[in-house]
Amino acid sequence: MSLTRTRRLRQALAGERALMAPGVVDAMYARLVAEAGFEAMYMTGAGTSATRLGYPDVGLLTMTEMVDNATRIADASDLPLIADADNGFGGPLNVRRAIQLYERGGVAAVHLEDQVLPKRCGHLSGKQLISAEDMVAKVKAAVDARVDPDFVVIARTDALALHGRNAAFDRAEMYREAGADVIFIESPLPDDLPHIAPRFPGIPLLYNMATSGKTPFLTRSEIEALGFKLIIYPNWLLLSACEAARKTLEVLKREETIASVAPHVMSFKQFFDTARMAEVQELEARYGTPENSRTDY
Ligand SMILES: C[C@](O)(C(=O)O)[C@H](CC(=O)O)C(=O)O
Repeated sequence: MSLTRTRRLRQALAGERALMAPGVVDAMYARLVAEAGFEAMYMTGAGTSATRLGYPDVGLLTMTEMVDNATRIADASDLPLIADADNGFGGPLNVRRAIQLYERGGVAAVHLEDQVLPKRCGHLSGKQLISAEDMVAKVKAAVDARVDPDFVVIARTDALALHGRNAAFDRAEMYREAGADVIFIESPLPDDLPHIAPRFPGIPLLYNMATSGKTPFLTRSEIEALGFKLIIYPNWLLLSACEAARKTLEVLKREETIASVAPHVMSFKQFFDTARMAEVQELEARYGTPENSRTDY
């Protein structure tokens, strides 16, 4: 029997190399990441907010909307999914329920942050924090709520940008003591990076390769050398797709035909291949769908 997703994630976090988790916002991106041969993926809250609501990451999505999105993504591949759980959507009891639902939804790990409600993207200004003690209670609630002991609880602190390195590190240490499995120091600048791993021996660290440009665009090997074990790439796929869509729209508006775009987009066949047409065809054959009404392309 193959290992559970949570076990595979645990093993990867204990391995030599840093695990790369491209950010996704829906099931189709999950298919693409799996096809591309990655070993994990990440559900970005910022990207989920943009695609589900058309609004930035300012805490507008509810817990059930986030869980619903994560569940669809988890269903679309067998890869461990690390999901954004924002600030846990309330107090420790809200965290407890959120963890239960994320875990039942097939998610392998979540990150929780110490921001007030409503939160905002960690790379924006205007963030505010809850007390370290209140966050410790949430981390404990998360750890207690999981059923599978391999489910990974990632504690994120947003203190660095607001109160500096010492405050961020002190908070992270408290969250580690509260039982967090992975530490996520949000929004480090280049000068901060060499100080993080020496301060947190023995616990995997997350590197957020965000698109803001504040945290440098290092290679996997460079990030490993700094002591990080998990790299998330939150919005890169979505931004690639949005840019491509914008260009397509410009051409369509100008040329009033799609002809010159057509050769440059994913083919109709590839699109359905990625969406697992083969699986649909197999199922149709197995359940005796008459030949002339089976799906084909
Ligand atoms: C990691 C993050 O929470 C996300 O929602 O993906 C964001 C990423 C981003 O907005 O680029 C963050 O707050 O860093």
